Amino acid sequence: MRKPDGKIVLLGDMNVGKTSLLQRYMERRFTDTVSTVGGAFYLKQWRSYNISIWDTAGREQFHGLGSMYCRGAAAVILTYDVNHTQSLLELEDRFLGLTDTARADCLFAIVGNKVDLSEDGPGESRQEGGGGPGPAGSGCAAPRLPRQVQPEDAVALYKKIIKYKMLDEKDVPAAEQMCFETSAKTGHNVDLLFETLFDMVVPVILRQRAQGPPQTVDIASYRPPARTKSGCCA
Ligand SMILES: Nc1nc2c(ncn2[C@@H]2O[C@H](COP(=O)(O)OP(=O)(O)OP(=O)(O)O)[C@@H](O)[C@H]2O)c(=O)[nH]1
Ligand SMILES: [Mg+2]
Repeated sequence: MRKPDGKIVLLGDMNVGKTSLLQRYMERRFTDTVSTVGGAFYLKQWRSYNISIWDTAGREQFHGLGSMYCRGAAAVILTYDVNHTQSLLELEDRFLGLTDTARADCLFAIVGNKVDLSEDGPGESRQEGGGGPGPAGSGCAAPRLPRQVQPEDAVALYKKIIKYKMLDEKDVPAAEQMCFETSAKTGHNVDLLFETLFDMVVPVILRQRAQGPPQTVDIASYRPPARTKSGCCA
């Protein structure tokens, strides 16, 4: 398998729909999911580049793994549920710190998922909807609810992230470009989210190449140094 050229990581609280978003994009369907254990990735070829997209577990017990998955990431997708305020707050309190291991020029997208459940959410279009067995194909629409998180709340978080990373607003993409509202169920904005990020990640890959090999250990090719007889004690 060719080594990925760049890495994108999905972070966010449990149940916000990270796995569903990735499945919707990669497998073009919405099916029942089980809560993720650890992490898993898909490889996407975009132009001539291989991009790995990592799905992580939102459950507290796997929290420690998050910063490992973010190591060297070119982009992080911070995901929340538009109908659940706490899931947005958790992004700042619990997940942002995990991105310290990402590249210094890492891009951040903020994604409010499950807009299909909001009263003001987009309708299910024929092109976006369906997608095989499971909840999306069942034909029963869940009752819509007043949304709890407004788009401005996501923009405010994006601005806080820029401050946290000590970046200048003029050096990073505008908040309006990086805040998305999606539905993994209907497919609303899912292609737009991933493909916008792929296009933005390509220049990061090119910069990375120009800077030389990454400062990380390639476990596949790593051989521990041979031990000498007296090598075990200092
Ligand atoms: N209505 C609706 N339900 C969704 C959407 N996305 C995900 N779900 C449902 O929300 C639940 C959780 O989705 P997952 O994709 O497993 O969530 P997750 O963020 O991967 O959760 P963890 O793996 O535990 O971190 C599942 O029952 C999904 O079917 C969406 O856009 N709309
Ligand atoms: Mg999951």
